[in-house]
Amino acid sequence: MLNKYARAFFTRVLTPFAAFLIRLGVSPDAVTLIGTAGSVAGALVFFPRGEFFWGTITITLFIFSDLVDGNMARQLGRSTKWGAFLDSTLDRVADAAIFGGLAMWYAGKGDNNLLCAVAIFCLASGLVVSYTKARAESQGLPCDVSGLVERAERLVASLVAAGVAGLHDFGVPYVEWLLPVALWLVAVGSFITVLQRMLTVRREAFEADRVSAGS
Ligand SMILES: CCCCCCCC/C=C\CCCCCCCC(=O)OC[C@H](COP(=O)(O)O[C@@H]1[C@H](O)[C@H](OP(=O)(O)O)[C@@H](O)[C@H](O)[C@H]1O)OC(=O)CCCCCCC/C=C\CCCCCCCC
Ligand SMILES: Nc1ccn([C@@H]2O[C@H](COP(=O)(O)O)[C@@H](O)[C@H]2O)c(=O)n1
Ligand SMILES: [Mg+2]
Ligand SMILES: [Mg+2]
Repeated sequence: MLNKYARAFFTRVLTPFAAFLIRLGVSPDAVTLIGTAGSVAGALVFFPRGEFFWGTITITLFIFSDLVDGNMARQLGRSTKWGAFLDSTLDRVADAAIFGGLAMWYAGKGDNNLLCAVAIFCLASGLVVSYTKARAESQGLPCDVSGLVERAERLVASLVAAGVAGLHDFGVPYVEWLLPVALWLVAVGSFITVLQRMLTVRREAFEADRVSAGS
């Protein structure tokens, strides 16, 4: 849903910045790589220590590179297959670091095995959500459904919750419960999304097999 409705807005907002980077001679691939490195560093340095506010600020600063790199490629008229592969592959790396960092917190000082498991489930199910589409597309099937919780929803829910929960360190009361709630919602939503995509691809695969058997 966010991908559908928020993307146009962010494209408008980020286009001048993307144009500025192009004028500086920065390439889309460099933006993809630096954005991922910054997101991974923010997640793995701050989240395992329970520093959710600063972790979220750092990740947010870098993760918008995922909207800037494609924007630059389109402005340059150079949207490449390699760029698409690099972008999608490194998305998975950043996502793994974010939920991995949260799992490390709960496995350590956060001391909550159940929430550690939920964070790991978010990590794994998010990867499976993306894999369903990638594998279907590699077989020529469109996987023509977005599903309840795409990457943008997973990130916005988790990062907004982590950022606000992090305000607990600055004395704001009753905000720390937001992160567990968001993780549970992302876990359930991702599970539903996997089912939605699998059922869609199953229908598309049967239809494609039926057509090729008839021809
Ligand atoms: C009091 C202050 C507390 C601190 C608060 C901190 C606030 C900051 C919090 C959050 C900001 C989160 C920003 C997250 C931005 C995410 C942007 C992003 O990366 O979107 C990526 C997404 C998809 O891009 P791609 O096409 O490149 O990726 C594809 C996708 O990954 C597919 O995955 P799948 O969906 O299948 O799982 C793959 O299949 C495919 O391979 C891959 O190519 O881009 C979008 O969806 C575009 C829309 C982005 C919308 C971002 C909205 C951010 C909005 C608001 C944040 C508002 C924060 C307000 C905080 C207020 C707190 C009080
Ligand atoms: N280094 C890159 C990154 C992206 N692309 C192209 O942009 C598309 C993704 O657009 P986003 O707005 O989601 O970033 C991707 O499919 C590529 O076509 C690129 O060429 N090089
Ligand atoms: Mg991108
Ligand atoms: Mg991306």
